Amino acid sequence: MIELQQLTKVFPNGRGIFDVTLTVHEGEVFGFLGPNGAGKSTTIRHLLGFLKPTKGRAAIKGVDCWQESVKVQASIGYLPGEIAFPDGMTGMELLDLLAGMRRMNSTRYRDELIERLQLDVRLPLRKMSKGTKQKVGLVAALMHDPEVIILDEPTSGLDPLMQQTFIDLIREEKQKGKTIFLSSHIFPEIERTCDRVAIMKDGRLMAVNDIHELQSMQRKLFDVMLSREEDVAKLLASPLEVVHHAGRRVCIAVQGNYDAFIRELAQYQVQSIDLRTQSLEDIFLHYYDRRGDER
Ligand SMILES: Nc1ncnc2c1ncn2[C@@H]1O[C@H](COP(=O)(O)OP(=O)(O)OP(=O)(O)O)[C@@H](O)[C@H]1O
Repeated sequence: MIELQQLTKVFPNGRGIFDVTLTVHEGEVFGFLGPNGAGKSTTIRHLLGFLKPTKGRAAIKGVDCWQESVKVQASIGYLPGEIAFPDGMTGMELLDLLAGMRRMNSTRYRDELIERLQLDVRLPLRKMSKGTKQKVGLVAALMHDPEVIILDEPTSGLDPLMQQTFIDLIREEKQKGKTIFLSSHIFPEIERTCDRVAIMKDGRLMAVNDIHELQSMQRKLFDVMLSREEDVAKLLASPLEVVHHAGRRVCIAVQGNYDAFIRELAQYQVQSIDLRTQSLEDIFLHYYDRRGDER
């Protein structure tokens, strides 16, 4: 559905994106991750046909994003990273204008979105907070029911409650079979919405992973407090992976094999157990660092 082939943009300062190749399938929610300056927005701007690639190509549904940008733009929903709204209009006036330009027959879904995001569309755009403007942008990106939705940092400026509403909306769009490409640097939001994630660093694609694959790489860390001092040495000598220990507290990492962990612990007097789950962000960053070392 979305195809990037060796997409490269070199800005005069030598920065940009380099040889980005990836495919987003129909009905997939695809997360595009990376720190500031990694190249997320530059990649997205190519999808909209705003930038001409130095090399390679971007296509949506087989249509070249640069050569047929008008056709591409008409068929997708897009939320820019930084929204520059025209002055002197209310939110509703802007949404009406966009609905007219898109020749929308029904405003039912638009009105539902306004309601769910608790958006006061009567406010003049220039008086809106960043979060409120972001909501207007989200409504504009989704209201015409596009097949492909591209969102650049969609939850920036939204409060936690609205971030949850946003996650619900994305899940519903996925249910409807939409293809969604969203950039973010907020890992939990990606984890809760995406099927696959790509990570960018310094303009290059570092990895593309299935979210479940990442989750299966997740280790659980158990902080075990033993009752007896003399058990510590025995536990340290066991086949379990001890991450660190201090006094009677031993931290054990478990990846998948819980049986062995439970059987081993059954031999000790345990005072308490605390569980810490390694975040996906840690896994990714770990991966990232390793890859960084290799380069
Ligand atoms: N028009 C431009 N001219 C020169 N350099 C640019 C231009 N646009 C982006 N860059 C550079 O290209 C690199 C990628 O920037 P980009 O905005 O795509 O990153 P990003 O991952 O979206 O980060 P952010 O979240 O900060 O927007 C950065 O080094 C940036 O400084």
